[in-house]
Amino acid sequence: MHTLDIHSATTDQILSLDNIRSVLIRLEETIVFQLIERAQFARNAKCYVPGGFPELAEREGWTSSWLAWFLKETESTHAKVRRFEAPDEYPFTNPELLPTPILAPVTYPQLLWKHAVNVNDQIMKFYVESIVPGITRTLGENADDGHYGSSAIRDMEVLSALSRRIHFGMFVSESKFRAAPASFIPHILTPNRDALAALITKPAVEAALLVRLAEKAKVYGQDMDRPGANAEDREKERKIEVDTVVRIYKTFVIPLTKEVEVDYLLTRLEGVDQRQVEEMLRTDKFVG
Ligand SMILES: O=C(O)C(=O)C[C@]1(C(=O)O)C=C[C@@H](O)C=C1
Repeated sequence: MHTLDIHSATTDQILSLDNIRSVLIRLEETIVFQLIERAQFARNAKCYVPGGFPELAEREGWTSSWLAWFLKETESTHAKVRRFEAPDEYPFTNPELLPTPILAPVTYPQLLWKHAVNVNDQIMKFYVESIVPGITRTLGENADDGHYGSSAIRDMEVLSALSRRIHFGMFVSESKFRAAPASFIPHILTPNRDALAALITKPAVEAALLVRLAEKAKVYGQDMDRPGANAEDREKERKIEVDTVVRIYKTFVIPLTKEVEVDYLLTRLEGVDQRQVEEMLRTDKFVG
C-alpha cells in the first residue's frame, strides 16, 4: 500500500508498524525514480537563487527563487483540493500564502496527536545544497540547460516524496508510543531527547533499508535500453550513482525522520488528561 488508506482501515490497522513500514518501503521506489528524473537535467543553479529570474519580480512581484514560486503556484492548486488537510501532507509554501480548500473538509480518524512539526525548510535546504549538486554532478557544477520548467517539476516531485517520507516519522512514533506508552512517558515529561531517540532507533531496520535501497538504485539506475549490452556496459551509462542515493538516505533522510519522530513525541502529552497519563504509566497500555 502506497498511500495511507485512512478511509477503509481501522486506526489500529493504519498505525500498525508493518503497515507504516510498507509505505516507507514503497516510497523508496518513488524517491529513487524521482531522483533519476531530476538527474536528467543540469544543475540549473539559478532556479534556486532568490531573484534568479528578474521577470518573476516584474510579472508576479515574486522576489524569492524560481522553485519557491513554482511550489507556491502548484501547492495553491493542491490546497484548493484539500491536499494539506491530509495528516501525511505538508506544504513547502508558507500556509498563509495558500488558499483555503474549495472542497468540504474530510473527516479523518484521529491518527496523530496535534502537533506543529514541519521540517520542509530543512528538506529544501539539503535538497538545494546537497542533493541537486550530487545527482547532477556529471554534467558539471555550472551546467545550465535552460530546462527550468522541467527541472522545477522534477524538483517538486522529489521534494514532495521526501517530505511525505520524512513526515511519516510521526506515524512511526505514534505507533511506537501506543505499543509501549510507559517507556516513553517519563522521557516525554523530563523532557529527554536523547532517551527518546534511543527508544525509537532500530539499527537492524536501518541497515536492512540501506542494503535494499542500494539494490533498488543499482537496478533502476541501469541503462536497460542498449540491446546486447553486457552488465559492465550498462554500468557506464548509469542514470544515478548507487552511493549518492545511499548517502542521501544515510546522512539525511533517516536522521531527519528520527528528528521528526522525536519532535512529535516531545509534545505528545500536551493536553492529555493527567489521569490517562497515569493509567498508561501504570498499565503500559495505550489509553486514547
Ligand atoms: O522503521 C522504524 O522503526 C523507523 O523508525 C523508521 C526509520 C527510518 O527512517 O527508516 C528510522 C529510525 C529507525 O532506526 C529505523 C528506521
